[in-house]
Amino acid sequence: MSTSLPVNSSQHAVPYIKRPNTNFRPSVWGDFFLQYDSDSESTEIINDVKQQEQMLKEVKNIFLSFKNDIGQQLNLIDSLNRLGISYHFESEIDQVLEQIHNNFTNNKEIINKEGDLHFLALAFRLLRQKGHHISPEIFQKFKSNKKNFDEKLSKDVRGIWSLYEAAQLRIHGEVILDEALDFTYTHLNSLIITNDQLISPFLGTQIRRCLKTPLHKGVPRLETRSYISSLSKEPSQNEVLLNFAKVDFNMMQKMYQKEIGSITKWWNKSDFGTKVPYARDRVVEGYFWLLAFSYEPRNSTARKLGSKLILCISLLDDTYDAFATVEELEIFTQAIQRWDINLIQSLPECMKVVFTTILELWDEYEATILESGKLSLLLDYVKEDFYKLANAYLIEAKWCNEGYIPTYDEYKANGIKSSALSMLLLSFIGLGEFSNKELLDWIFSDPKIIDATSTIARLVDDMGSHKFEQQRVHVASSVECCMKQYDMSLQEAYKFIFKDIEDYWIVMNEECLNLDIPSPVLESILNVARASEFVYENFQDKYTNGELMKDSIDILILDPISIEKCE
Ligand SMILES: CC(C)=CCC/C(C)=C/COP(=O)(O)OP(=O)(O)O
Repeated sequence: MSTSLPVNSSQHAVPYIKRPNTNFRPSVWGDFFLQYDSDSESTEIINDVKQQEQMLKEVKNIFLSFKNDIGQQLNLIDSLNRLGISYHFESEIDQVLEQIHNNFTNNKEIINKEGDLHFLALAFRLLRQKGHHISPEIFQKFKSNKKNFDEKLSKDVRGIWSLYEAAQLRIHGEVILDEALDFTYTHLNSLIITNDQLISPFLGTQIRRCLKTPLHKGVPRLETRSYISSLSKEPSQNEVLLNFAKVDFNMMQKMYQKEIGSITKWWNKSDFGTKVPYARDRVVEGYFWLLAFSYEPRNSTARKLGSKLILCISLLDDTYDAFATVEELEIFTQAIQRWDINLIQSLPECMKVVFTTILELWDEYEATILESGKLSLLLDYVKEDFYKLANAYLIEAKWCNEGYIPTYDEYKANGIKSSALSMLLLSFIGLGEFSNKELLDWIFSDPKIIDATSTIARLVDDMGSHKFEQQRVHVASSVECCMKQYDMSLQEAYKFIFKDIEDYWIVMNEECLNLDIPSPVLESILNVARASEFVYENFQDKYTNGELMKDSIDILILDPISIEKCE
């Protein structure tokens, strides 16, 4: 950005600053969701709740009727998870998995006698997901001559599908699961390529999907929508479960519509389009991130405030990346550190608007915390996180200004902070039901698992937005840093970074097993990486280019699932 003295005739010398042209497209959604902004519950929703309560009882009865059959219990839990209704049965599921884990530890016979591949792989995955220790050596018996997985297993399609999904939860050093992943990927892929008779249309859809995005790495709501649709086409499904899942999904859509309605109203009131014209208008795309963190009704307040926070972060990001000079940013960053808007009197009006928006949002956090009885410590941490974020953005702006390309590791260390995800998680979890001082202190201490999920977000973001961002002046991303440090071509750098991302997934798996943190909290942390993988898949940026996310918003939030007939 260049600064020069004015050529105009005004009395005071106003520096003329040539600012970059951001060229972001307008919002795909505009005011569309405003129609859903309302505080009242419609009679339609009240009737839905009544219908849902009746169905809930019926599903609980299914649970009870499966009490003596571990296989049936495991399949039921898997279905509840995939159908997106397991949050209604948390204590029942925890109890059953606890019992199954005890059974596995005390009675090794189950593994040797009863365990076919699907049964063991499913048990392994569901137990690990809940943090239970279970050794992958249970899969030894599926190897011929103790070396390679038995080729005959390739006929057991359901079994290798389950093993493929289970192996996604592997940790470092679990060689048998690395082998399982290679083996199952190769066989599932060839079944799809050859359109093998062994697979039903339903199984074919599931396998195609998981080869692209394994269940462990998928955004839960997107997985659920897809699973309900393909199960609806199957003749032999459990009608009670499926109908309950459909009613529940449709009810939640109405809640999400209202949530976006209220966020759109807040965004419009501030008139950012006029006052901060260089910034992205991405209300719905921002909301998507929070919906990915957690789709459950109990997190509605955290989702709404988190969405406003993400939109503030987006305004801030565009101010640092695409508007202000380094000199202006130094002043702005200091003002954020001191939390004092009076320090930016000399800066352009739009920067004052951004600062005011942050201060007002912080006030809204304060009011919510007072009302809900949550810890006010969250307010101090959010304030400090804003400074950490602004400082990370400033470092990037300086690198960009100096044309400096840091090492890959130096870049990643700063990129964890500039991803802003630790702050978003802090806000989200801090407003959630598990919030307490210990948990907030832990999140604020940069734990390994949050660093890993933030790094995945940073790396996939860089690959997704790399081409677009390099069209304007932009800090070197992890891609350029990697190319420079290791003297690599673009393709080699992509390969290197993909491998690095895979390694961070394994770190997250390890941490999930080591940490004593409530599993919904760990799920939200994993969901950050899942959302990032989705938003930036195929080297695209669906946040900035909202039209790429439109179909997903339609199926998640707008189009109800038909209850009556096959989809
Ligand atoms: C998930 C979050 C925090 C979303 C908020 C909006 C945002 C900053 C998106 C990333 O944009 P970008 O790709 O331009 O970011 P960067 O400039 O950091 O690469």
